[in-house]
Amino acid sequence: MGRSGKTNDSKTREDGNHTCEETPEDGGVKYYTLEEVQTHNMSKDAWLIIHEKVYDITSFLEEHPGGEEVLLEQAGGDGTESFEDVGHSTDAREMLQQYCIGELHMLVDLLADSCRSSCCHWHHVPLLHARTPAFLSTIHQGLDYPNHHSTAIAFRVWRVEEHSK
Ligand code: HEM
Repeated sequence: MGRSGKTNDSKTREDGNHTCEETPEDGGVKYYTLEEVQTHNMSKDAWLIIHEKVYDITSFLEEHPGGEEVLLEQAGGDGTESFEDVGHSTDAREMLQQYCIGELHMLVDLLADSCRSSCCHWHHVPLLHARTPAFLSTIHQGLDYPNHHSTAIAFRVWRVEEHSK
């Protein structure tokens, strides 16, 4: 799985409009389970998930132009929908970065059913751990198949807890 190293080369990783500095000193991204994030749900310790990234917003609660209350309602959970519903500005999206502490731990099932019988070797690796959308896009780009085979490949992504129920 040598291709996975590619996203770790740079200090800042891009994922659509959202960036996340790699905070841990070993240079890797820190992954958190949903269960762990859920324990940070109070005003003195508030984490928030937005687009699979984890933010420690404790110090931001009082500064939030939309008020502390709305953030606390989402603390310990996934605020993606609420965040997007409000239609936050570019400035707000840039502010996110300074509070990013890592990413949500995901399980990824690589589905390659439609080319299983032909050339595709990826079905030998059905389950990958701790992969992120950024990583998915890396392996998707790295697939050496003709386009018609690439499009037959789908990814199924679960949060760890949902998958293990
Ligand atoms: C860390 C995450 C967040 C950041 C950095 C953030 C930042 C901001 C900023 C800078 C504004 C001013 C308007 C703008 O520039 O868009 C704003 C407004 C607002 N935010 Fe957030 N926000 C966050 C999360 C949320 C969440 C999860 C909710 C909803 C549950 C929310 C609800 C609102 C509302 C309702 C306003 C409008 C306030 C008004 O117009 O009076 N925000 N936010």
